[in-house]
Amino acid sequence: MSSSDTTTTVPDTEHPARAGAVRLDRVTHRYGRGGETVTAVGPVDLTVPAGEFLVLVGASGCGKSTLLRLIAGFEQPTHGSVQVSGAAPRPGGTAGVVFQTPRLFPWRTVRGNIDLALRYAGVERAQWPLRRAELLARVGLEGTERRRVWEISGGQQQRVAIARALAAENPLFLLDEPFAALDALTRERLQEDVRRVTAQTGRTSVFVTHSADEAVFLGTRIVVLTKSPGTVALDLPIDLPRGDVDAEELRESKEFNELRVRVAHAVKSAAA
Ligand SMILES: Nc1ncnc2c1ncn2[C@@H]1O[C@H](COP(=O)(O)OP(=O)(O)OP(=O)(O)O)[C@@H](O)[C@H]1O
Repeated sequence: MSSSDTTTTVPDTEHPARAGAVRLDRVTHRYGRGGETVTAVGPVDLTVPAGEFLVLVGASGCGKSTLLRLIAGFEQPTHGSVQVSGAAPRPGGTAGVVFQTPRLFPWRTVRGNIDLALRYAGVERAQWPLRRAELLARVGLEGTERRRVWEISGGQQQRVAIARALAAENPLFLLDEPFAALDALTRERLQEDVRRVTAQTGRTSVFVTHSADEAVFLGTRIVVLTKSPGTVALDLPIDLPRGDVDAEELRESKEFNELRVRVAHAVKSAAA
């Protein structure tokens, strides 16, 4: 993030990241050619306004990762169109992406991994120390710059991956089950970090998970997909309090738990 980023939540319409709107028109994706094809997802129509935190939930194999890959520009739709900020997405250029495993360079330090991302993002070298410090502070990793990747925990590695994905100033943040491999407590802490960071930066986010609990905690909107090939089974706005909220209180609230049960039921019946 640049030093001009604020640490307060601002309305979407006033934030420079508003360019991150996503639009899927009748999108279908099929893998393979000839007789050996798999229709992975679709048809899906979806509009994600700038600043929204959309969570995609659904049974294993319903096409969640495929949808995310289409939005990132890693795959081209077989039918229909995908637009990010009004144009076709460019792989590596449109969105910061966080995967299930951190995919860091293991022989580099934390600092080396972040600096590489800043270099790819085209940030001038003179700005790296400040930008690096800002990024690491955002994910609670101050003081770890000189540590090697193998010397930090799995949760810390995923924090580095999040900081790296935020290094480029693109307005879209895509996360594909980023906490699935972490223990419950680390997972909750990282959910809190992501909730805070996205509120602070105003980026549009699309997050894939199997967990109704995670979806309700993070999303401003949840889309549940049917079983494969996934189509939209439920499109649910979430209006739980955001900003400076007590995470424990939120997780224990009646509203949170009603939504969690509702989403869990929807996922189950959409998979049937
Ligand atoms: N590269 C590929 N080549 C062929 N088929 C694929 C490929 N990637 C995914 N598929 C198939 O497409 C379908 C959707 O897969 P996808 O990974 O998008 O689902 P998912 O909902 O993310 O699953 P999970 O929750 O298990 O990660 C599945 O049937 C899968 O086997």
